[in-house]
Amino acid sequence: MHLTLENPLDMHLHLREREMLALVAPCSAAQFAGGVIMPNLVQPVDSLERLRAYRAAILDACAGEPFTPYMTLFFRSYHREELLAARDEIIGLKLYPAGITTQSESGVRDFDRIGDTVALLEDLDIPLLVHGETDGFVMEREREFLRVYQWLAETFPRLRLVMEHITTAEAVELLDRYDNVGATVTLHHLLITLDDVVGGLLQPDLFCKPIAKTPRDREALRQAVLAGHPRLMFGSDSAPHPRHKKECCGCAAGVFSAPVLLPALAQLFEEADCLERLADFVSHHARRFYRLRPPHKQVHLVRAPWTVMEQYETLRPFLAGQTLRWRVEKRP
Ligand SMILES: NC(=O)N[C@@H](CC(=O)O)C(=O)O
Ligand SMILES: [Zn+2]
Ligand SMILES: [Zn+2]
Repeated sequence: MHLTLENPLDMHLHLREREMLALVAPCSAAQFAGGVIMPNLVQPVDSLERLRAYRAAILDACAGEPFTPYMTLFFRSYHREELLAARDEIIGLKLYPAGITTQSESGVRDFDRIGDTVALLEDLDIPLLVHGETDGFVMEREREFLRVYQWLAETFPRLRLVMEHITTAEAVELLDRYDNVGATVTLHHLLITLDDVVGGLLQPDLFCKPIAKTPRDREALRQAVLAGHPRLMFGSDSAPHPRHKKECCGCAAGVFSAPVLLPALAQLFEEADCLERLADFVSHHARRFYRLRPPHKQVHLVRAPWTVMEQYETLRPFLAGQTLRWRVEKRP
């Protein structure tokens, strides 16, 4: 059995730089027509100059495989002229609360001071993508942040706002209260709960921000995604860290899921008996919300068992060693 996806998109992706970029970009380019590229490099991507250089490096790393990098600028205070100049080259601005996740130290410290820049985004119709967590208790960070999303959605009703990598039932509920709000959901948050991370032997590969939540939260995410909620978009948040940064004291946050995304998603949708909705989740919803017209690209899956590699160079992928029912078919 075969499955052909037209223009699958990964709406939240970390590709890093240099050797790591060269290593991971082909995994995404083999499965997706494009992806939203996160700007949290060691030196954040917060200028048009840096963004152009990064974009060129990404295209280079894809080595001829067609892949559209939808670039984001790291949120800071911007002038109208800067945003006007960048508008045609970005898909949005990415906001991180300071220090809340990997390489976010130069993020926002005072949310009372972001209004001017957000008003410009609304006016210029540039989407705002947000890592929505407070610095509260780790299991409550996303729920606590929902009041910020609410404030943004109500104060800037024409702003297109994306809640990145949502993990809670309450975030799913919030989505239904505002037409201008969308959200990305990762593969791993559809598959695991906190139990998988810390319930047995500690699994550093599964440690990420936001941390995986309860079975009830996972169920709410699954139900909304599998029912085809039109403003839920697939965003892997594939976030590679070398094994020596994962398997050590002070494990870095991030799940490297890029090699397994479409096979594992196909399996999940098939098990829920709604394989026909996969294309909506991995492409149509994002195309509609962001008004994208990616260059045409088909990705083919075949229903044949495939065992995920234990190791991918310096990385250990999500679902390492597990056998999946689908694999990506390479066609010349
Ligand atoms: N998700 C993560 O745990 N880590 C991401 C950052 C992020 O998306 O928050 C990373 O860049 O490593
Ligand atoms: Zn994040
Ligand atoms: Zn991320």
